[in-house]
Amino acid sequence: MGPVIEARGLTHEYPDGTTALRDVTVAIEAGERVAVIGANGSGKSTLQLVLGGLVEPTAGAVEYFGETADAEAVRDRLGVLLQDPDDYLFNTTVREDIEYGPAQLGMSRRAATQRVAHLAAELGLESLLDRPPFRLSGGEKQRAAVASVLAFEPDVLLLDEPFGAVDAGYRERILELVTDHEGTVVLFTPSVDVVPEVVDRVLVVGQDGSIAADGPVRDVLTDTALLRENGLQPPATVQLFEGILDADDVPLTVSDARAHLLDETR
Ligand SMILES: Nc1ncnc2c1ncn2[C@@H]1O[C@H](COP(=O)(O)OP(=O)(O)OP(=O)(O)O)[C@@H](O)[C@H]1O
Repeated sequence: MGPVIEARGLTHEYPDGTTALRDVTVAIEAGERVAVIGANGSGKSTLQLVLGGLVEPTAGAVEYFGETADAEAVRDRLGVLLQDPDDYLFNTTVREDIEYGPAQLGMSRRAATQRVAHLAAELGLESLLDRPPFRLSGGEKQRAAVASVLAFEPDVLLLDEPFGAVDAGYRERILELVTDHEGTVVLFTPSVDVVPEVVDRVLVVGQDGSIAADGPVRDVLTDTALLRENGLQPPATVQLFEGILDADDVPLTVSDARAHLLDETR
């Protein structure tokens, strides 16, 4: 199996002259879990829009599934969650929003109903299904938007900051749903907190819109100088153990840090 998304030499300049992406070449392989991290304004959302086929780059090209450069031809295989949940919620009720994708894909009524019920239960949306989406709180809207993207089980998820507005409990649920997704996941986020829990590989977008690093999650997240040069904070556990443990042993998550400390005190 080749890459599900292969981008070559992507440069994007907005009409006002802002260069948001600079010569980005990247291949995302089938089944990979990748995080794209970078400071505010580095170009993550622009990269997501270009990889998702929603914005035409000023230079360079994207190929999908080794088959086509036309994102519309594979629209039903790409689950693109944009930063603003309002972009997904346009039907009369939350239920219709979540059913929209499955209905478009011709999923049977029964399967679609089951899928909506499962996601609503996981994301605490059951009592909100008959509400108009504009009458939801920020976190509720985000949960509904995540449900509507997961509902049609796309091969590739391109998720821009899906945890932003949700509380810690729902962040865990979304993390589990993303982890359970059978396919490729690309997560765009300005915060490295949840990254080691969901991905194997990390791309760093530098402040000039170029790719500043691309490597295994441990290599990138323990390179504190690289992260800081690119306007990012290392994970809290890496900061805590910086200079105390070797990069190979630094815990990347709180649960690993706790296990390490328990070991030490035993
Ligand atoms: N429509 C637009 N017109 C002009 N410039 C834009 C537009 N959208 C984004 N930009 C600029 O392009 C650059 C990259 O923006 P982008 O939204 O891709 O960054 P980001 O990494 O997603 O940021 P954040 O973490 O704040 O979401 C920034 O300098 C931004 O100001």
